[in-house]
Amino acid sequence: MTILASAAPAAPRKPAILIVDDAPDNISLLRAMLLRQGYQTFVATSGERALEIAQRIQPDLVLLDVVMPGVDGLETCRRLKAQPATANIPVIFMSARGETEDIVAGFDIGAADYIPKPLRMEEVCARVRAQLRLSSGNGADKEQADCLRMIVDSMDQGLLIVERCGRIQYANPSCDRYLGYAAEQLVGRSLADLVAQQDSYADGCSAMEAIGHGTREVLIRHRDGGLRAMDLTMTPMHAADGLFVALLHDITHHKQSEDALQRAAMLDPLTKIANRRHFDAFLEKEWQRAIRNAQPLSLVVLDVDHFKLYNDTLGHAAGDLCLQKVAQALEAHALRPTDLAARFGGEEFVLLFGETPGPAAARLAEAIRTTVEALHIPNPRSPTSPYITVSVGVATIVPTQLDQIEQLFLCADRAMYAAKEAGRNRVESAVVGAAWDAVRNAAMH
Ligand SMILES: Nc1nc2c(ncn2[C@@H]2O[C@H](COP(=O)(O)OP(=O)(O)OP(=O)(O)O)[C@@H](O)[C@H]2O)c(=O)[nH]1
Repeated sequence: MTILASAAPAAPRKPAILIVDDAPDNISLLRAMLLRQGYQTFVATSGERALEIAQRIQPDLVLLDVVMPGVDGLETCRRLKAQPATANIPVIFMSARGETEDIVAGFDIGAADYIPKPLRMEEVCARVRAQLRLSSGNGADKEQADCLRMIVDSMDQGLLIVERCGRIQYANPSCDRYLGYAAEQLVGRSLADLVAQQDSYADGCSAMEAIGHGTREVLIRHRDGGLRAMDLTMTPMHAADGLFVALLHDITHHKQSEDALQRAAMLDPLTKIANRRHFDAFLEKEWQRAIRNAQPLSLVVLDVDHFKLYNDTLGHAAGDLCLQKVAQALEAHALRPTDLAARFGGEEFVLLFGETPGPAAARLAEAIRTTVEALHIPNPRSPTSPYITVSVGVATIVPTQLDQIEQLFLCADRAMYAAKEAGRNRVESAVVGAAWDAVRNAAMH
């Protein structure tokens, strides 16, 4: 099969014609005439011989006398058509028997044409030319179809031909990898059954409408029970009304790296706990939820004591390690889905405890403080303790629509600074209502 045209096309091969007749005179006449027309010729004077030659050289056309001793023309034609190697070679019968039933019988066993005897050479020439034109056209169509089939079969993407109602008519071999079913097992199934999370589709037709035209990201239900993220592209086939070409492209790996990137964007690179951006988004959600449910929300602000001294004494790398250990101690206390520990910047950390009243949050803050102290990270020049310690501020609010998140932050910060002022390595708490009033009054006076 020729897929790419070569730079210098070879000269076209002369069509080969096998002449079969038990009368040598007929053969000579036909042969001379066909040679003059530029054809290659082969001859046989019996059906048996014709079958042998046809098998061997596979001519482009057979001119076949009907009435011959031994295997006659009809039987010769039948046998040619029964062999895959010769079945597609066009056969033109030549016969003096011009009865309708003879002609019909000839066509019934696969003849391409029928020329009455005595032969008129110009007519023979015209019929031979017409047959060769026809069969070369068929060959080109078949070659094109084979070529297309080869492309579709070797495609990496899954390709399906689907009816408007979702019924699969054809699936290429790659679909096996994408869906877990061999191509023939997919034929007759509904594409909608293979697309997950489409519960609203009562039947295949509505699913197809929902999938629509163009490219959509879908979850495909693999035969192994797993779900795979894929791009599904549906294109109507212009040449066939009501049919669509569906292309499947696996994007699981792409999704996984996208998810990994998204996760990385939420983490602080040094401590690997949540970063400020993620914390802000989380707090916003919990804030709204606390308003809806009239539940208390507690914010803990934590600052490492005398950390500058630590850095100056032991170096920045040791400082980094220390921050990582403190971060782990914090994260170990953020256990519920409504809790989140984050690095807010520098040596300052925050924790949010959703649905947690002040006293419970203060107990958690105290547990964190003692955990950090118990890490026994030496801070040799600290006037507070020979080890790393933290000062912690806790603020709690039952927020309403009238409150603002900044209030909670201000109060927690103030509580933390109060802890610093009171000697460090301690927890101070505030309930936002009262503490906020104090903040506002101080600002007004
Ligand atoms: N190693 C390290 N140090 C940091 C990092 N971020 C901030 N720092 C240091 O943390 C120190 C914070 O110092 P200060 O804000 O003066 O506070 P402090 O020394 O902890 O004193 P108090 O908070 O009053 O107890 C600074 O020296 C910063 O350079 C970091 O990512 N790694």
